[in-house]
Amino acid sequence: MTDMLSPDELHARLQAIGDERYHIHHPFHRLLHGGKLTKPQVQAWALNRYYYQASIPRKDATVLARLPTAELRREWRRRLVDHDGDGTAPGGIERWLALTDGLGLDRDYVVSLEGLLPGTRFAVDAYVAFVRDRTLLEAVASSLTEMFSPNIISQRVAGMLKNYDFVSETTLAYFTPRLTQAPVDVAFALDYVKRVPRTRAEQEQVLGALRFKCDLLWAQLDALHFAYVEPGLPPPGAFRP
Ligand SMILES: O=C(O)c1cc(C(=O)O)c2c(n1)C(=O)C(=O)c1cc(C(=O)O)[nH]c1-2
Repeated sequence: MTDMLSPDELHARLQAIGDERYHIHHPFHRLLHGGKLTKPQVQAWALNRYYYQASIPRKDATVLARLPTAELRREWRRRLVDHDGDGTAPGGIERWLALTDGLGLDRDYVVSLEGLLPGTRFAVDAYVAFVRDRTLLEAVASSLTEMFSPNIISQRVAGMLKNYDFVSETTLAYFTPRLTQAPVDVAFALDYVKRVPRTRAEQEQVLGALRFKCDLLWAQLDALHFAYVEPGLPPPGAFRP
């Protein structure tokens, strides 16, 4: 195989993958922040994305269990607290439910996952399976979409506040801490994927993991778009506005 990439070259390739494939380019994202969706369509987005939120700590617990040293586990367990809370301060899952509440969705219904799109379920479950079944390097690398999340979050929050009267800074409060938490996550993961690979093939695994992760975020918005925008065919059992 060809030569190893320098850390800067690897970083540039990761950035290029995000520039091309991150879900910031998905038509559904543009409709969402552009104010082009109805309230029921925004409800469908929040309901489905709840499953991503609820599964992130399952994913991180899976990675955590595979990390070989106390130092690495200490670093990774912060992610679990970010999403699950610590019993006193609410975590990301709880804050996401404040959004679904604010959109008028029944909490028990959201948490039951009954109305979930199959496409959401398959994409999210694929993330948890990926970090379980692939190398640890790939598992860590798959979190690197967070390099691009502050950008999409800023765009989404600003657009939604401007364009919808049914959301507020309070209901969108989930996103505020992510703007500072994501760069902390990324600093560690990026350093890890630059430091650990010993071969070009391993570096290619890192790039492949990021592509996979971009694809699973994309697939979630595809499922929403197909079911609730165009052609607008929610599968049997899925949330119906
Ligand atoms: O709002 C978004 O578009 C977005 C994207 C991503 C991402 O890129 O995976 C995450 C989040 N949000 C997020 O809130 C979050 O907690 C998160 C954790 C992770 C991860 O892979 O560990 N990604 C993301």
